[in-house]
Amino acid sequence: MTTTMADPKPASADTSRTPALVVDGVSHSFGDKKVLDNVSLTVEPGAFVMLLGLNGAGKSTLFSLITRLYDNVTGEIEICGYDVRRKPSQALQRLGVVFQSRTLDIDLTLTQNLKYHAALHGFSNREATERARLALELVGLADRGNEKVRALSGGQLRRVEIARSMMHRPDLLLLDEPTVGLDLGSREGVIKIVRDLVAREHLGVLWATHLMDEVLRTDQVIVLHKGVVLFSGGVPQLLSQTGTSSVREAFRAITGTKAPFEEAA
Ligand SMILES: Nc1ncnc2c1ncn2[C@@H]1O[C@H](COP(=O)(O)OP(=O)(O)OP(=O)(O)O)[C@@H](O)[C@H]1O
Repeated sequence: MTTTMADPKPASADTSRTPALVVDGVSHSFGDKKVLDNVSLTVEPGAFVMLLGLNGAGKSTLFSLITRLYDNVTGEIEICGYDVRRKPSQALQRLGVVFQSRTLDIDLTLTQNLKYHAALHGFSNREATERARLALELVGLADRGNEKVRALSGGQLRRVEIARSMMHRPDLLLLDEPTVGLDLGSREGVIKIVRDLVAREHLGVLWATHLMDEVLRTDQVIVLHKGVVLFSGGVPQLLSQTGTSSVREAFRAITGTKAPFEEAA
């Protein structure tokens, strides 16, 4: 499959060199509870970055700040060089998101769900139809467009959500625990689709998870623990720095946690 979305991206900074995402010195509190403390990270174009953290580490809060669900009052967040606070529409135009909770309308078809989303982005009906077709092709569901979403498996639902997040050709994709609750085969299918997109579309991806076995040796890793970034770098560096032989052991060493991690559902 050699699908490339038909329409050019909106005029932007030189996205081949500008980082897809820069988070710089971001903190966030709920009341007097600080849940993110001076968080900094970068996602380069074409990089698959694993944001590793246990439940409650602050991953979803960070995503809420990047997507502008919450206002970041401390620090800077830039998407493709656009500050999300000062240039929100330019920044968010380049962002695709797959949220932790399921957000498709199960009584609509796959295509209807995607076209509804495209309409929100201001695409004409004709353009929305074409983008929906291409997006479903990207995730291997080109022949299922006329089926109702309720007929899909959990893994297929996630793939439709990924297709939807790709419809406007973002440069940065955020996925918040996208494989939680999926069986092992579905998990592998979903992560492979996103890895293929990274390679083919040169997307920057920030993939939040607490499932350590999703990390490949070539990934960039950020360990977020209790709102603090404890490590940022490549897997070989993570292993050598901790003197361990697996990401799971390294995570335990860095965070001082002993609890076993959830594996495939
Ligand atoms: N709206 C809120 N009000 C108060 N506290 C919150 C709110 N949202 C999150 N928190 C707290 O902030 C901390 C970080 O939560 P967050 O959901 O960002 O973590 P997470 O790493 O995404 O974990 P999970 O996958 O379980 O959601 C937790 O202690 C959580 O209880």
